[in-house]
Amino acid sequence: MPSRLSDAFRAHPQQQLKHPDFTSLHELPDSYAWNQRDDPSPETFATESVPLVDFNDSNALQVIGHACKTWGIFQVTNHGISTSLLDMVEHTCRSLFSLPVHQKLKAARSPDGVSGYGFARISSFFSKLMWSEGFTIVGPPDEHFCQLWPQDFSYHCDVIKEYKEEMKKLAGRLMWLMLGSLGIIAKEDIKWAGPKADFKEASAALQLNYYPACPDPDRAMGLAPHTDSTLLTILYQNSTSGLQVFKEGAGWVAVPPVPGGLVINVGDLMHILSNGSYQSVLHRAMVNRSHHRLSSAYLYGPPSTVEISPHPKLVGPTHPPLYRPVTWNEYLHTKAKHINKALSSVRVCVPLNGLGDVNEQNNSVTVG
Ligand SMILES: C=C1C[C@]23C[C@H]1CC[C@H]2[C@@]12CCC[C@@](C)(C(=O)O1)[C@H]2[C@@H]3C(=O)O
Ligand SMILES: O=C(O)CCC(=O)C(=O)O
Ligand SMILES: [Fe+2]
Repeated sequence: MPSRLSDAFRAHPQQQLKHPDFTSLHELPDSYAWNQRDDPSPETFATESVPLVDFNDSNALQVIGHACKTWGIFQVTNHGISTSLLDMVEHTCRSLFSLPVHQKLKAARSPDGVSGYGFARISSFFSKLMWSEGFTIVGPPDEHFCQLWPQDFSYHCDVIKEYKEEMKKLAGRLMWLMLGSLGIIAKEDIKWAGPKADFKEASAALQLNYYPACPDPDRAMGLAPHTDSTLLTILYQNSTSGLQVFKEGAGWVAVPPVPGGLVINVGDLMHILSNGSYQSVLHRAMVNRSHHRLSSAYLYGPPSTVEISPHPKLVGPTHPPLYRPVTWNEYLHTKAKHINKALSSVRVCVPLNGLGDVNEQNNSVTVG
């Protein structure tokens, strides 16, 4: 088993598909036309909205706990990440995706690699193509950025490095808030958090997403329904809406951009760690006729060789562990093979209520 996140997909090389120049397309090619009837549920008119948490609010811990249990996602404001840094990241994304196709392809993700330009990893599970471009960054961005911007790559590298550092600190704070709500409060409760309890050894990937304006948005799909394999994900979206989450009983619910806000979602590893108390959330990105959309997802997890299992504080005679221990690398391997079955494949015990995992039921793989 490879020990670094960047080696996670060595055993599952992915054929690299080539994007067209989106700006030259005035009609949706058939290969991009999704049959919406295969969606997990018909679009409903949602009356509920994703919880919004103010970090300065004294209730933040309770609101976060409740949001993780009932939604698996929430938005935060007053999170301490400056607007100017978010603006700089947005500018770097814009500059990257507006480079000519041949230039972006110089930094194409290699078939067995994790970093670089290309389609999202999950695209190989779907028969239709997604109306988006992605750039994945694991480790320092220098090598790829040097290929993209031979002149001013160091500016963009600095932006991304600072962003990753700030995201790491915020993710550590979020970890203690999310775990705190479950009664996991002592430093010793999570050994891999390290002596300063700052999760210094955590691993992460940064996924930059670009969704060009689309001539036929109702039939296109920006990013297909998926859960993140992470502990948690911090998503920044620009002012164009598009993110939707699936909520049992409500259907697909839009997550509208909140000025200065960040979206936090529960990933599969947190689902496991919380022994199913916190649900990893199924989400997707839709596209827009007149506006392009940018997002950046900070995908946060444990050091890649640390085993994550239901926390001992959450298991007992009446609460058996529902999942076996798994490292992030092993989990990514499993997910690369069976996108929607990864969580159930590490399950050891059927929950008392007999319900399956949300992503197992809803993640339709055959489309079009
Ligand atoms: C560390 C990660 C997490 C990855 C794989 C690898 C690098 C890129 C991440 C994403 C980003 C886009 C959605 C996703 C589903 C995808 O296709 O690539 C994510 C996936 C996961 O969360 O499983
Ligand atoms: O663009 C979005 O809103 C969603 C992105 C996402 O889900 C991801 O990168 O994992
Ligand atoms: Fe995601």
